[in-house]
Amino acid sequence: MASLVREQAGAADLVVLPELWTTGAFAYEEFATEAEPLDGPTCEAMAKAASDAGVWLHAGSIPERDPEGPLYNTSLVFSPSGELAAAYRKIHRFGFDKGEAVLMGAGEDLVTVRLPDTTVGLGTCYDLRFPELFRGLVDAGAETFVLPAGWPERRRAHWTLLARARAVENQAFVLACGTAGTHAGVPQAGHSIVVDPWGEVLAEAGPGEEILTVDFDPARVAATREQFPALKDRVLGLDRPGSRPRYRDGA
Ligand SMILES: O=C(O)CCC(=O)C(=O)O
Repeated sequence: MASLVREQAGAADLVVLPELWTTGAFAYEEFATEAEPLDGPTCEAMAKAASDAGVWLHAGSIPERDPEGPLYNTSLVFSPSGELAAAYRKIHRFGFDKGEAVLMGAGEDLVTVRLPDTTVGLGTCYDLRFPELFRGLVDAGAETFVLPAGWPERRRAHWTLLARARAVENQAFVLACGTAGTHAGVPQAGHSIVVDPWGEVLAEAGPGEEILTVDFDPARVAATREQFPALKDRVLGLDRPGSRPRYRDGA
């Protein structure tokens, strides 16, 4: 993975990797054996790859070992000088009564990170189904969402639909990077996708392994929000305690 990142030197400003690529999102038995702290060998290698390539690197997620707590599914962002600029512990754990939902702890913090031209809000895979997370990230200043995933092929229609929905409703870019191949018997969707703040798909990968390259202008977020200021018409914003909904029965 580090050599793939290095190949982007001079070609990309930001490189994005998928979810749990050191194990596969469905290789449950490997979470504990492969988990590492945030100063472990994978983070070290990714920090070095980012600085060697001189790129911002969203290094996807890894199983994180917190010496004082449970495992977490943690997404990592490194600056071009190799600093860990952000770590986001996945809030919505997938699996219902098995897998990640029982093997990992839930993150509690919404995380944004300022890149030179855009503020990035972080989400991971299953998070894509929870619009309130992305609204919260918008309230924290996010203009671009970066979301690594290990999304199963059988629900690929949801992947595309939800990526576009999160882009349209928040007038933000969505950069969603999915794993390809088959992990622990679960065929993966691939189809990494980049959606613009109007909901149009700027680029989409195929089902297999691929490097998807896209040029986008982060200034389009402000322009879209100004030209079609729907976000200003929010009424039930959780950021405005006085405007919480009142629930009542019937007429
Ligand atoms: O929501 C889905 O359909 C897939 C989620 C998932 O695979 C994950 O979060 O690892």
